[in-house]
Amino acid sequence: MDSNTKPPLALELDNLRAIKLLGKGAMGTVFLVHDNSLHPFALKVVEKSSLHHSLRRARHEISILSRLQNHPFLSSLLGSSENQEIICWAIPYCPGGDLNVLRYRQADHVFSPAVIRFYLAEIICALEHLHRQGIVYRDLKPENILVQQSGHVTLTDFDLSRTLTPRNSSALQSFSDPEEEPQLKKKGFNNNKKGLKKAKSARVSPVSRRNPIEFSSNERSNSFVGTEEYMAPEIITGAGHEYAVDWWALGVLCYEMLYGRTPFKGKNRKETFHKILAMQPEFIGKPDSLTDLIGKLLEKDPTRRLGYRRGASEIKEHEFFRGLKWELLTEVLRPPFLPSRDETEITEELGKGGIDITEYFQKLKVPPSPLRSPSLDDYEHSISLTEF
Ligand SMILES: Nc1ncnc2c1ncn2[C@@H]1O[C@H](COP(=O)(O)OP(=O)(O)OP(=O)(O)O)[C@@H](O)[C@H]1O
Repeated sequence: MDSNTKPPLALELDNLRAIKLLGKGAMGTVFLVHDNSLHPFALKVVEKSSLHHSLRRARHEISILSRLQNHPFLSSLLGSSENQEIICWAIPYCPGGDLNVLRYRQADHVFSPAVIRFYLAEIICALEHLHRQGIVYRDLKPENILVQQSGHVTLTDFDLSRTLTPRNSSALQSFSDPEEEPQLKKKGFNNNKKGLKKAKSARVSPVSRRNPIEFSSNERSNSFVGTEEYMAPEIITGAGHEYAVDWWALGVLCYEMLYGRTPFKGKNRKETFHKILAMQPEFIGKPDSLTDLIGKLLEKDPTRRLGYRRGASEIKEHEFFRGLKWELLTEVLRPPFLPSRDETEITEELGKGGIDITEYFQKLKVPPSPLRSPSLDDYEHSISLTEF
């Protein structure tokens, strides 16, 4: 452990009381927890009995997080714990919500090029660090980019990420994950022309992404594992995939931040996949350095995609980032949007006694009484979308 690494939090599950529910994903439930001696932190809790290999994915996420200490734009593991029913881990709390929520709060639901430049730069640094550690993220999308109290961003949700096996040729690498199923092949998307070892494709959500403002309190875009609109062509064809899938997703993200929609969205999954494989992104207005960058990231052949040869440095050198002082990004004191401090709310909620986490999951198992609405209502507070 280096001198900057904090010792892991000793999480005593029976004593933990959550202040409120922050959100629910396909795998876990995330609470805001305040341990008196510490700043508030986010606690992700997974029920061991839940479906979708959740326990395995949870352990995987914990192991990835434990390797990510001290990066300014990546979540890190503060501590973890488990009992017979649940496994949980603590990560820093990001009070600013995610980039999807933030985008929907902008006029026309888009960010200006200056804001895009700021967020992209931080995301590129985060991906660069992951790739240097041999980790492919594979789930880049606005919902997984959270805004810290400082206004800087954090990538979160690593259950889909994978560590690469050593490179043994110039060919794209494949992942070996018994959990992943070659579902797309069944659907006729196998296009393994290069004779590369077939990568098993990530399963994707059957639920499409929606306006987060329309969500009920704890609902979110339900990314089962990966979001189809963000999938790179080589994942769909099963042609073998590696770090370049993250650069493709960066192109999709950038397009969505600029135009308020993703570039290849179809009426259904089949049409979306067809567009990803066969159509070029449509740009509106005069071409500029931002559209040029997007076009180069959305190159269908991964070996010709920006970032394939020299990783993040190739992207950092692009014209769109000219003049940006990469080493000073963390010093920016006024990022585009700053969450307001919600300490009053935290103190008030703490005064009410908070949520007993073990009890929360026990109550969910009790069948609802015919006279009463489901017990979930006992606890679910609305997600507070911090005003900027
Ligand atoms: N550190 C955090 N600070 C604040 N909110 C958070 C934090 N981590 C997660 N959340 C919220 O909790 C919700 C669920 O988190 P997360 O996406 O990590 O769960 P998941 O089960 O892995 O989801 P997925 O469906 O993407 O696999 C998200 O909507 C996010 O807004």
